[in-house]
Amino acid sequence: MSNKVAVLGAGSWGSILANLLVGNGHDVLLWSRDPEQVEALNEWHINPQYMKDFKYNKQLRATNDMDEAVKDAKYILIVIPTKGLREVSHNLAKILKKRNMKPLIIHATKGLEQETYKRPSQMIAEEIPAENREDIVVLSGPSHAEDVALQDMTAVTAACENMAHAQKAQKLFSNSYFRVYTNDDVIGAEFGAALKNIIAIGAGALQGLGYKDNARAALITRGLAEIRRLGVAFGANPFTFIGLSGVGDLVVTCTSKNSRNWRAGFQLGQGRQLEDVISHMGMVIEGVYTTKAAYELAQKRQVKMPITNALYNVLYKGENIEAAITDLMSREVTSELE
Ligand SMILES: NC(=O)C1=CN([C@@H]2O[C@H](COP(=O)(O)OP(=O)(O)OC[C@H]3O[C@@H](n4cnc5c(N)ncnc54)[C@H](OP(=O)(O)O)[C@@H]3O)[C@@H](O)[C@H]2O)C=CC1
Ligand SMILES: O=C(CO)COP(=O)(O)O
Repeated sequence: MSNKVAVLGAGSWGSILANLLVGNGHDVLLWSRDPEQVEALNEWHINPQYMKDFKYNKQLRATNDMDEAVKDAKYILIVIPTKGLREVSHNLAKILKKRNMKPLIIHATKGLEQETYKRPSQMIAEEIPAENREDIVVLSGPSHAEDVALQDMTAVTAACENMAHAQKAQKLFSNSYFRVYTNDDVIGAEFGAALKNIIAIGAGALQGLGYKDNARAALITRGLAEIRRLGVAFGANPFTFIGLSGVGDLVVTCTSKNSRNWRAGFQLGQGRQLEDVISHMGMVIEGVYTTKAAYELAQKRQVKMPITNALYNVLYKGENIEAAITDLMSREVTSELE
């Protein structure tokens, strides 16, 4: 069955997910704030800024007008970086109220809000009143836009407390190369998604410094341990972290050059300055901001996150990466299961 879907955010991930939904037979309108992107997508089926070499499905239509995008949409997919999510949700709320709409909102944002440490679904819920949304579903998991664009085999999670709503998102996105599982643990899915980006920066940095496979495996495994600790402290199901939005996403971002976070870490490991890395990436590096939010949150909750602490010191206190690694390795030895 064809559904009207509004996709808000035409960056790397939003535009590729919109393209996937068109391929699934849905009536999709992609919203971007950038008129040049809209023109290029509608006229030439390319996105001049993101996924530049990709040719989009000719059926994909884009608009600058959020009201037009959202009109009559049964589903609204938000794919905006954490920094802009509240603003976009706020603007969306006004349209939903004016139009008296109650769509299912799905988001694919991976991060935590600066200062408030809110998860994306909490930010959306605060901006969009319950009477204007059926529910909020989290779409998360190991899914680089570059691979999905090639229709490479991908499996992700649709998380929502209400399983019927998670199943709606599952049906909307699933196809022969994109397999969607459901999970009722929104907290775990969102913590896994946000925190893996921190560890991916660390994995890139290790490679940039010349460390080998053992080091990467140690980082992924101990990174997962601290992601789980923080998530569980906030009520997540520990098993979620051995699923797609946990270990799955951690593996893909810690081992792939497609990961923006890994690439940022790699460049830092090779001696580049953070500001330089950010200004040349041309896409969001969520882990840089999530490192600060997670560090502060862990301090507040007294949760041990040594790798996050080390990366915070490197990114925000200017500590030398080798010195941070030495500090990590010379901590008092402890039990793996602590
Ligand atoms: N790329 C990927 O493979 C994946 C990304 N994600 C997550 O999806 C989210 C988006 O990532 P991604 O698409 O890669 O990011 P990009 O940097 O590629 O694109 C971001 C998009 O969001 C738009 N945007 C940013 N802030 C605002 C705002 N305040 N108002 C309106 N539009 C805004 C940008 O518009 P403009 O161009 O005008 O700045 C751009 O279209 C992130 O949380 C990321 O972690 C999740 C899974 C996979
Ligand atoms: O979340 C992602 C893949 O699952 C994308 O990660 P990056 O933002 O590091 O590219």
